[in-house]
Amino acid sequence: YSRYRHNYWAARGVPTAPNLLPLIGHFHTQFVVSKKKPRWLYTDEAYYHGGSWLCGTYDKFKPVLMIGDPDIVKAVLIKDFDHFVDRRKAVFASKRDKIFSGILTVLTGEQWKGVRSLLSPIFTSGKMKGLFRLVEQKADELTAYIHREIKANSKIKIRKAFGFYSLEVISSCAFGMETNTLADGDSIFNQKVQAMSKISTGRVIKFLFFMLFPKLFQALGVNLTVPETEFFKEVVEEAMRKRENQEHKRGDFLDLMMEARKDQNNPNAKPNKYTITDELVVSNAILFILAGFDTTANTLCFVAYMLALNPEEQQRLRQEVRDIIKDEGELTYQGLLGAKFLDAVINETLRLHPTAHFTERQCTKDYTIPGTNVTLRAKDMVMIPVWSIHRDEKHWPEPEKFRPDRFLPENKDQIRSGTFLPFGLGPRNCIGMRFALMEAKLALAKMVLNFEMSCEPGKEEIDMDSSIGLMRPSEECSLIFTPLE
Ligand code: HEM
Repeated sequence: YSRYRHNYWAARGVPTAPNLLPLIGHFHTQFVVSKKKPRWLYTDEAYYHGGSWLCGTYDKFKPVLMIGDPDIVKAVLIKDFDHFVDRRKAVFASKRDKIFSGILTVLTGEQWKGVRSLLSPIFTSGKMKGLFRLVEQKADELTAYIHREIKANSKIKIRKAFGFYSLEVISSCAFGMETNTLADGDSIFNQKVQAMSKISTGRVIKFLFFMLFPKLFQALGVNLTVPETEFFKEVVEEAMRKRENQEHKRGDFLDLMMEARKDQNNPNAKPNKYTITDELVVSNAILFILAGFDTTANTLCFVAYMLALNPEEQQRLRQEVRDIIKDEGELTYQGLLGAKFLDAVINETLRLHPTAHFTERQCTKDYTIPGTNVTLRAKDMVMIPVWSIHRDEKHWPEPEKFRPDRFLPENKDQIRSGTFLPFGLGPRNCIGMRFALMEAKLALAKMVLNFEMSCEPGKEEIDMDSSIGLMRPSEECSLIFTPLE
């Protein structure tokens, strides 16, 4: 039976990825915990096995088509998006998990479209400009935190430092919660977020069972989320109650969502089938923490590491930031946006270390892959191996080298579209991209202005965390921060 079900791709003329196991297919390759051969290397093997074009894999018996060709990637994510609106279906059955059934990442079809169009105006360039000073204040607190820490030891654990910063930024900007994590070195808020995003062995086992026996999980109403979720629910509800009649607006995400909720009662508002309810505001405020905290912190760690490994590029960046300040008197939103080398450094890091090393879509109506006679059925999955595409020599000469210049405006026309997707692509790409970039750029600008970052001798390779989930450096990863005059 297994052999019959795992013949789906071969019957369509698509090569089947190596490491296929009876019954579970390639499921195990996404749960590998190995420093020698992490998950993205299994994906990479499949990518090249399919000639970096198409390769068939199986999640247990579910067919998952890996797409490596940039034109097909663009067709799926952009041009023929209406066949691929959804991600993998997630059902939250228990009472505690219900809060997650309204989050943008898991919504499907028309409901996703409605909620996305309600939330998108929160992330416009104008709104980001309004949040600039709030984020800058946190970047200054990060600088002060590092100055304090290096008095005792110049070696800074970067995941901790950038994790504190990212948490402060997102909790302040998502719902106005001042956690004082950077000032106090820790906070109750930090502990709850850490608990919420911690990948303990128990949680991995639970998650594995959920993936293997989802129906049984639902029938038993087992919780997937941790009790700390309740804490955030209460925090957001309390903040909403307080703000209901408050005149002064902070301009954070909660304010913006509450404003959008009010606007929908305006008879002149653009009609939307979906209304912003209190539950929707609460669940998406929590989502912004989950989606924005670790991703941005990990990206900052990778950029800092790349700059430490490449001191000339670090100096070039420092000079660019100094020039902006010289011209404009201070760091401004426009100045930061116009910093071309800073942008290039972040992009080149995201190319080498995309924290989301793959992305997925579910086919919602039958679809023939352009230029082939391979037809996907509704419910088949499509997987885009971001990490492998980012390191394919065909698209990126000397792919292992850190060369920010690739992303400078004068060289950008050499980048083939569909080959750079750290935030995904198309209508369902990362909604928080603008915010994440502003946050990362501000922190980096302050770091290079205040410190020289260097590697400890003998630690010239990033020690990666091999647990499941996002791609990130290990918790022990440190850099030496030397204060500049
Ligand atoms: C460097 C930081 C970040 C990276 C690398 C990143 C990356 C991604 C990626 C790859 C996706 C999937 C896109 C796709 O499937 O095409 C995604 C989706 C998403 N991200 Fe981010 N992200 C970052 C920061 C943030 C922040 C700060 C927020 C919120 C404040 C956020 C909110 C979201 C949400 C809500 C989605 C789901 C969008 C939808 O389904 O419509 N992300 N992100």
